[in-house]
Amino acid sequence: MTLPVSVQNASKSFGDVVAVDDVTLDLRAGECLGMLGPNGAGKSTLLSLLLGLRRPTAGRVLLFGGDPGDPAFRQRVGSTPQRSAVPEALRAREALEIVSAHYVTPTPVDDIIDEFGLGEVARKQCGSLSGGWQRRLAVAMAFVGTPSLVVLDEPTTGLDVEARTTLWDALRARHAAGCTIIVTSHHLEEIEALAQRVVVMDGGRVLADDDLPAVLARVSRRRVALRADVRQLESLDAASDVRASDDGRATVLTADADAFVRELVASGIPFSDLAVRGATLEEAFLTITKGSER
Ligand SMILES: Nc1ncnc2c1ncn2[C@@H]1O[C@H](COP(=O)(O)OP(=O)(O)OP(=O)(O)O)[C@@H](O)[C@H]1O
Repeated sequence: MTLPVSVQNASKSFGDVVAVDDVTLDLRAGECLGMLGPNGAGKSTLLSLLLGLRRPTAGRVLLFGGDPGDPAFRQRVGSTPQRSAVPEALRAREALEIVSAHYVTPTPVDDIIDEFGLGEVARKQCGSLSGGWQRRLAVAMAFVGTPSLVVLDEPTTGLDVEARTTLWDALRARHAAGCTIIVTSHHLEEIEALAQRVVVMDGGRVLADDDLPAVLARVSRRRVALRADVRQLESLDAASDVRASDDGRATVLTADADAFVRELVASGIPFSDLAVRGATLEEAFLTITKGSER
């Protein structure tokens, strides 16, 4: 069966900057792939290669077995750009209708409005909508053509919790109906909510490509701050990264804060002022990035 996406040793440079560096990646029909990585990791550039917006400097990218720039293949793909670009003077419904006219088998606009919870803004001009509503509309536009592959670059950036949940539900329903999805995000919880497979990128390269539980098992998801001797903390098995903070405390990244605290207490290392919080995405993926450097 033809793969929706096949990236074969693809690279893309902008002058001296290698934005995508020898990436190989196949996406099977019906997968939901989450793509994570810090700013500048190369995610958007890779997506632009898949969408035929840019050509690789080296290697090959195939969309449904053909050239991503070919309109016949692009009919089967929906995408939302990172920055919302909706026509300001049109009403939301009109904007959806215009997009719909470009496709051979569009989903009825009324269905899209229901699916993405756009009823209350359908008659409003796009330019008058808040950033969050514009974002929802832009994501809905990606689905108007009844695509078999959808590429979403940070779909819920700027959305409140309720809007994000509505959007996640809609994406999960499309995925359950057979749509293949690629989604990038800066939020680990977004990838957890949507994806079964996760690719972690940094420096243009793929550092991890595995199913969600396997990738989560490799990342340090909690950050523990405490006053203690940094060298002594480094000897603990549950501490994957230990640093001295500017405020005189030590910061420990760990996959399991409970296990770390148990080990710390059992070790007898003196400590005080301990606080635990979720790691940021960049912190969480330090573990994988450091592993690749080694
Ligand atoms: N048009 C361009 N011209 C020059 N350099 C570029 C261009 N587009 C991207 N880059 C560079 O390529 C690298 C990868 O950028 P890219 O936007 O693909 O990363 P990203 O992972 O999508 O980041 P973010 O999460 O911030 O969107 C960065 O160093 C960026 O500065």
